[in-house]
Amino acid sequence: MKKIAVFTSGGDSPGMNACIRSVVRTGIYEGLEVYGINRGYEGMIEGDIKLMKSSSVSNIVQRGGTILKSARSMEFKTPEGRKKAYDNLVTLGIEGLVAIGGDGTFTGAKVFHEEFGIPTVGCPGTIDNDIYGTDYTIGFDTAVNTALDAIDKIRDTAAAHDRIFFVEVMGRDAGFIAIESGIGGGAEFVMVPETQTDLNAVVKSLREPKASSIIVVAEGDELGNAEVIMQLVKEKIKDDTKDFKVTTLGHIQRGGAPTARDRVLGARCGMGAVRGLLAGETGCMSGVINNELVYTPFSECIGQHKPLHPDHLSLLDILRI
Ligand SMILES: Nc1ncnc2c1ncn2[C@@H]1O[C@H](COP(=O)(O)OP(=O)(O)OP(=O)(O)O)[C@@H](O)[C@H]1O
Ligand SMILES: O=P(O)(O)OC[C@H]1O[C@](O)(CO)[C@@H](O)[C@@H]1O
Repeated sequence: MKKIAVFTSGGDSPGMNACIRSVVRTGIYEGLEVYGINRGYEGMIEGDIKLMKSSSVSNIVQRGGTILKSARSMEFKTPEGRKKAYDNLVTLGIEGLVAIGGDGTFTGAKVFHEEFGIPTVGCPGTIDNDIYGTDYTIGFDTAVNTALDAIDKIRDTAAAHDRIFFVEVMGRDAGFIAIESGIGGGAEFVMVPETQTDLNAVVKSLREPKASSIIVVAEGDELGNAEVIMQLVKEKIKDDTKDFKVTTLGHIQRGGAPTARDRVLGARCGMGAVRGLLAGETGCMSGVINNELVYTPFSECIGQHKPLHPDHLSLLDILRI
């Protein structure tokens, strides 16, 4: 193998740049030419691909976002789009791919790999932490700490004005950001898609003689977003003296300088992806479990739901007493 290419796809996440840097420099270290594909599968289809040098990835490790840009590509979901992408890779002589992204990215990579057989290894880049085959995803730690910082600040106003705040955090199908920022921020309640939300329990806790409360809601909660849940609680509680507020944290969770953990995880997974390709690994993701680099087939990464840790769920009940 002489030429490989790297791309980022799906939602950007802090630490993706550290991962790209590691892929490029590991590739060069191992004697490969490394190409960067702009805007994920979209750029692969359009042939927006350039040769990268070591200096191409200088001064990026501390930056959020992704220097290769990202996109959600509808055309790659069609066989015609994927054929165009394959033809562009063949023209450049690219023999291996590193795909940095989330479960959608790996679903696309799996289909592409099955159709054209080009060796592919993934790196888990998403803030949601919802990928099976790695303890943490690249960007999760930064996102949790950003959410936690916001919760701490919101608590100041909640306490000063005796208000009940519903804070919505990201997590399309997963409650990892909600549960860790909720435990860390001392939330009175945390609502996640993985468990059935008990509105009566929420109402009961708010009737207790507690002046202010923080309720963290994962955007993907089965009852709805924070605004919907706030209305449901308000209707049930029927107490005009309570002052309810909703804060949606949104994309601030995806931006900013990555934490040390995300930079190191990104670098490690990137190195693992290149070394994996050279060792014949393909159709799999390079992740870290119990502090060891491991390769997990894409089919398992996307086919299995990573559960919340039972200790974290227990803590939600214990710590709010
Ligand atoms: N079934 C599929 N077939 C082909 N390509 C796919 C498929 N599913 C997803 N993709 C490609 O992968 C891209 C990224 O997927 P998606 O938008 O779901 O983000 P993601 O990788 O899950 O990241 P995040 O978790 O941060 O949102 C899609 O825009 C699409 O181009
Ligand atoms: O930036 P977009 O495309 O609106 O995507 C938002 C989604 O991406 C994520 O940040 C990562 O999957 C989710 O938590 C969120 O629902």
